[in-house]
Amino acid sequence: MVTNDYLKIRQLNFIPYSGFIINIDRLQLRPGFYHLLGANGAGKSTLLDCLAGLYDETYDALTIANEAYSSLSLQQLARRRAYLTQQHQAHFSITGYEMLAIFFDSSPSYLKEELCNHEVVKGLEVAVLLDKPLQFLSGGERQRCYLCAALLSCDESIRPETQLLLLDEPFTGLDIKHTLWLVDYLQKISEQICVLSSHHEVNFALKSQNPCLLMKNGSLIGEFKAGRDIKIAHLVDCFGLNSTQISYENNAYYQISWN
Ligand SMILES: Nc1ncnc2c1ncn2[C@@H]1O[C@H](COP(=O)(O)OP(=O)(O)OP(=O)(O)O)[C@@H](O)[C@H]1O
Repeated sequence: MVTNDYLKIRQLNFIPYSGFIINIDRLQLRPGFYHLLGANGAGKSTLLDCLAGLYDETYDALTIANEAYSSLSLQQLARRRAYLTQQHQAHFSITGYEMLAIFFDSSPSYLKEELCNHEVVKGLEVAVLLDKPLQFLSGGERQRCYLCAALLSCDESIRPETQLLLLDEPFTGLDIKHTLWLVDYLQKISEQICVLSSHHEVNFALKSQNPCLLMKNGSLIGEFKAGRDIKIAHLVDCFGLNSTQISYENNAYYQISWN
C-alpha cells in the first residue's frame, strides 16, 4: 500500500440540488482520521457523496492517490474507497452475509467461515447478527453490520488498494462499547489510510488530536490539525452556538456545555 498518497480536491463547485452549492477551493487529505463537522444541512453527506464518486460531474475536481477520478473506471474507483452512507432502514430482505457476498463477490457460506475470526467481525460482535435478515435487527445492530461491510472493504488483507474510508455518521445508534471499539479501530487504520468521518459527536472531536474540517453552507470554513486547535469563534460560527454554551476545559480544549 502507498501510504503517502492522499485525496485532493481542486475547485469543487457543484450544485447537487437547486439552491445548494458545494464549493471547496482546495483540500488535501493524507492518511489520518479526519472529523467532518457542521450543523444539519451544512453539506457533509453531499460532500461525502461527491468524494465517493456518486456524481460524475465532480470527477475533474477530484484526485485519489494521484489519479484523477475521471481517469478511473467505476470498478477501479469503487475499490479505491469504502463508504458507509447514513442508514435508516433495510429496503429488502437479505441477511448480513448475503450483503457481504454482494460486496465481495463471494458466497455467504464462504464468507461466514472466512470472516468468523476477523478483527472487525469480532470487534463489532456481528457474527450472529450477520446471519439474520437486516430488517429484523435493531437500528444499532444494523448499523454494526453496515459498518462491518465498510470496514472490511478497506481491510488491508482484503482490499489493499483501498486508500480512503468515508463514513457518514458512523456512531449513530451504536452503544458505548461498540463506539469505543470503533474509535480505537479507526485510529489504528488511519495510520495507513485516510478516514474521513462526518458525525455530531462534537465534544469528542474537540478533545481529540485528530484533524478536523468545519463545514457551513456547502463550504469548508475551517481546517484544523487537531480538534484542540478549534476556538470558540469557530464553534459559534459553524454551529450558531452562543459563546456562553462553550467552556474551556483543563486549559486544553473547548467543550460544548450541557447545562
Ligand atoms: N435529495 C435532496 N433533494 C434536495 N435537497 C437536498 C436533498 N438532500 C439534501 N438536500 C439539501 O442539501 C443540503 C445539504 O444536505 P446534507 O445532507 O449534505 O447535509 P448534512 O451536513 O449531511 O446534514 P446532517 O447533519 O443533517 O446529516 C441541505 O440543505 C439539504 O436540505
